[in-house]
Amino acid sequence: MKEYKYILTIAGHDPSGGAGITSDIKTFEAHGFYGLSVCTAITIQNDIDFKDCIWTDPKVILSQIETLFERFEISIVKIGIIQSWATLLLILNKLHALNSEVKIVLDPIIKATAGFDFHSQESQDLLDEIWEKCYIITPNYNEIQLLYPHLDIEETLEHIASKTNIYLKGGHRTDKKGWDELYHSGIVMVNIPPNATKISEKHGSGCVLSSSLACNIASELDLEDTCKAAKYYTEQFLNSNESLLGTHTKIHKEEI
Ligand SMILES: Nc1ncnc2c1ncn2[C@@H]1O[C@H](COP(=O)(O)OP(=O)(O)OP(=O)(O)O)[C@@H](O)[C@H]1O
Ligand SMILES: Cc1ncc(CO)c(N)n1
Repeated sequence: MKEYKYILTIAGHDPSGGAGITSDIKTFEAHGFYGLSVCTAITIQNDIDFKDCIWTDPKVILSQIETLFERFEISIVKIGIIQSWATLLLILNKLHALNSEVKIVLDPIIKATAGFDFHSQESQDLLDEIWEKCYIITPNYNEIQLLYPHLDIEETLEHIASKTNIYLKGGHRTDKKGWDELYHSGIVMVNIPPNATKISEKHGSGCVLSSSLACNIASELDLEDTCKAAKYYTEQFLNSNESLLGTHTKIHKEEI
């Protein structure tokens, strides 16, 4: 079995530590991996109020990625907020050029729950190329509807699932809150229901889920078990305390 040590996150900085690179690295370390990070944006936010975002120059992002790959063997990358779909494609192309086997978990953040638009809807032609370069994408219920406004959810899922795996997060669902779904190999749908009856909701839960997923992919479980383990970890984290920011608890490889 391939030995993975490092996981890279390419995402924004949230000073509250609930979301973004700080949260990702805490999650990686709790799963026993060494976290590397490239910061795509400095954000001005706390856990309830997103005020602004200052983007990193894409040249700096690419150059930091190259420099990390010169030194570390990186096979799994999580991607969070990125300025535009065009910049995202540049990053994906760079990652594949540096490691043709790289597995990418993309959290396609379009809107912060606390209110801030990251992407406009203009460059949709790029989307198919983007999905094909990712191993799995992790939109929430709002994001999946924003990706292709002219399609309904089923049509959107079917379209994207023909190109990549989708972990659809259900934290914002009004019908079945906390019910997630995995779409893979075309359109096989797997329900991932909540494990706990009561969940203490927290800012940044989506970042924890996608980072845990990246770690579990490194552990080479099958995709359905990978997703179920990430959902379980996220709920443990959400229920770690009743405050808005959670506590990461170290888990051991045998628990994944
Ligand atoms: N009330 C809840 N009950 C069960 N699971 C939940 C609940 N809220 C969030 N989750 C879980 O947390 C994870 C993140 O889901 P969510 O849809 O909130 O993502 P997100 O919108 O990207 O996160 P954020 O709200 O931090 O931006 C999912 O696995 C989801 O099922
Ligand atoms: C930096 C950052 N990434 C992602 C999100 C979405 O939770 C956020 N609020 N902030």
